Amino acid sequence: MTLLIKNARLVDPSQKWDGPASLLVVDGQVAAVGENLVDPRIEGAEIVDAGGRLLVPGLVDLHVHFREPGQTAKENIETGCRAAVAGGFTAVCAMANTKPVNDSVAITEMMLTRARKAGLCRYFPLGTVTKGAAGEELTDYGTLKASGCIAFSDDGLPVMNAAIMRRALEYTGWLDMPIVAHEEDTNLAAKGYINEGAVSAYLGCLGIPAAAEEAMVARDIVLAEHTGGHVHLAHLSTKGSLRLVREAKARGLKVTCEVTPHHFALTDRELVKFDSDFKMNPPLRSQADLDAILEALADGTVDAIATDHAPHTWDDKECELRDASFGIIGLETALPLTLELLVDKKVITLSRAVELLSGGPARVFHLDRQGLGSLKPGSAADFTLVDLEARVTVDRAFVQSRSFNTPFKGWQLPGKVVATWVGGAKVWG
Ligand SMILES: NC(=O)N[C@@H](CC(=O)O)C(=O)O
Ligand SMILES: [Zn+2]
Ligand SMILES: [Zn+2]
Repeated sequence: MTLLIKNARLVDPSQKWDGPASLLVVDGQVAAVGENLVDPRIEGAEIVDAGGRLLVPGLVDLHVHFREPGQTAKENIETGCRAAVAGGFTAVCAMANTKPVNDSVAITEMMLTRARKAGLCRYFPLGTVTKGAAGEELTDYGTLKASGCIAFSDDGLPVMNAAIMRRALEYTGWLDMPIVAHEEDTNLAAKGYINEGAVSAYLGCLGIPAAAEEAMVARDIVLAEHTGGHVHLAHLSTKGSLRLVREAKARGLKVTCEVTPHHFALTDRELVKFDSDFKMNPPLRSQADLDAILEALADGTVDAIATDHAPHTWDDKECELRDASFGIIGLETALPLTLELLVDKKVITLSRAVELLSGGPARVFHLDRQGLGSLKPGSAADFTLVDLEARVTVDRAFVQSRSFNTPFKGWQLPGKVVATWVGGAKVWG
């Protein structure tokens, strides 16, 4: 099968490319890239005219919750993968806090089978760090790796026992795999459900202090240093966390991190409406935290933008703020929010935005070794065509996810995903 995408504006940081290009795909791989491609294999190829629109390496999301098995009223693997490709993502890494959690080969294989059947994006499961995500006994990392897990996380919960985290980082370090840490000291966070600060005091809501995250970030940087393991810090939300990561990276430690679009888009001031679509973990923080996230996105401290796509049903959310589930969907709004709030506002360049959504995350979980996150010849033919002139409206029809728990309802944003290809096959558009 041969496909030629011609007349595109290719932005591929891995080739330092931002300009006109054509892309030739043969048998699911990028065969050639060039401005004026001359190649005998173009003869007889299917031709797609990109009309000058933006072509980028397929987006890679390190952090989604697809709820299968166990909570498929919120999302299942197929609806989650459809939301992914609609949002321009060609690869997703699925958290293990399903019901039951993914701590076994059987569940990993079941997930991979479902994802293969959906036939939409690439799907990479994480296994838990501890059995049952109970924080006590390590899972069998080697066996889970062999069955297809690409990283380990108890996400949703922290690993509170430092001795367990130490062993986990030692063993996964030997396997060259990352531990993804949800950093929240549960004693400090206690029963908090929004950011601790002026807003929580004003509203009379119990707060989660920044220190609940930062104390654990500091601990795990220390443990990564002493074990040689790789800790990937999920959904960082505070100024202090990013300062700790910046220092750790300057010292050459194996520490990587991600931030979410909602943490660079919104602050805890939104909570004055008591709308549970603004409730997530970690919580929306202060303006100073948001500013620090923007700085860290620009200066290279952040490795990836990840969605933490966390679908919940209407029932899970339609109750008192205190009782509502934590989390929001994010796959379809991530790219438009990045374009609007980071690129159009000149916090970062378009090329850096693509890096944060594709090549950066691919490297964190070593998916670059499978040819993801780049459109260099020899890479996987995973790419996304985006109309930067068109705007989208975040309404129910726009969202493919089974859930609609988003704080961005009604927002109009730039960047319509026109089409998405995975392995040279069109899966969206
Ligand atoms: N982020 C959230 O608010 N919720 C996530 C869990 C998590 O990512 O910690 C979920 O599974 O719903
Ligand atoms: Zn988490
Ligand atoms: Zn999560």
